[in-house]
Amino acid sequence: MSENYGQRGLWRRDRVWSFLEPRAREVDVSRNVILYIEGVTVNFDGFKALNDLNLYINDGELRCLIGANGAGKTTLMDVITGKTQCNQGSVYFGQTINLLEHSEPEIARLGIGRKFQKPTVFEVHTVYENLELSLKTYKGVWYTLSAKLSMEEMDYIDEVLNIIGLEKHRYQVAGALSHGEKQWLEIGMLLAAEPRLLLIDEPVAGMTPQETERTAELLTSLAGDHTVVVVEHDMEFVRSIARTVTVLHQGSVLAEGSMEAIQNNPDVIEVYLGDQP
Ligand SMILES: Nc1ncnc2c1ncn2[C@@H]1O[C@H](COP(=O)(O)OP(=O)(O)OP(=O)(O)O)[C@@H](O)[C@H]1O
Repeated sequence: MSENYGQRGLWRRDRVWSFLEPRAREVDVSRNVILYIEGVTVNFDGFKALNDLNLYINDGELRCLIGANGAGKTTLMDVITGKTQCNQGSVYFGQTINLLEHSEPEIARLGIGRKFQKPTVFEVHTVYENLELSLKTYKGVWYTLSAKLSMEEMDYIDEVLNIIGLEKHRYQVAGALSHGEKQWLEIGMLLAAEPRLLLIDEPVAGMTPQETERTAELLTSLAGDHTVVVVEHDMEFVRSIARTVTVLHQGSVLAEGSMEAIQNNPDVIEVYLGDQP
């Protein structure tokens, strides 16, 4: 029996066994598109929350999704993450992964992380412990119960702390962080799972102007290595980060393009931007 499977090796607490590792599949982005949403309709008792919606997200881009209340933004996120089933259409992660065949936890494991508007950090744990817990949760239940972090994983948490700008707060309990810091910590917790695609719902709601600015920097810095889709109502914030903006209206894409093109689009002005600052 090799050392790997010998009794002594089996109980090494710093070792993650290949059979316990999450089975992340390679995402085929050879055509530079990471998310294909085609002809998607979601029918709630006769009401179409999504109506033959088509949307393509490029690998590594930062896309902003805007639209009035009820336009279908949350329903779209729910379909992508497997929370809501669609009645028609297809949703592919890269060229080959049919997301409609996967459950919510499987989709998370495939590399799609979602952050809801309200931060859900563990308030009594430190910033470091929150990141440690999310890393372990990602690795699986057995790992959560038994393993210490490897050097590599500790380095990764340090890297995440650096990305989210909370190095100085690593030993602080999360409950003592400001609202903005909690949001950044939660983004860090998503990063622990090394996602390819991040779906982020209203990240700057309730933030101070300084926190909003820092969040813009953070999300911009994540794009490239990750693909980031942000749902946001704060148009000033959207202006500050967006390269491409998609406007949803009544469950379909009304317009898509640069912020400048969107702001000058008469349809968008009529149904959405007219009453925006
Ligand atoms: N489970 C459900 N059952 C029935 N109708 C629903 C359900 N979920 C959403 N809807 C309806 O579908 C439409 C789209 O809702 P959705 O939450 O996706 O919009 P949204 O763009 O995210 O709005 P907001 O900006 O207010 O969050 C709304 O009219 C909503 O009332």
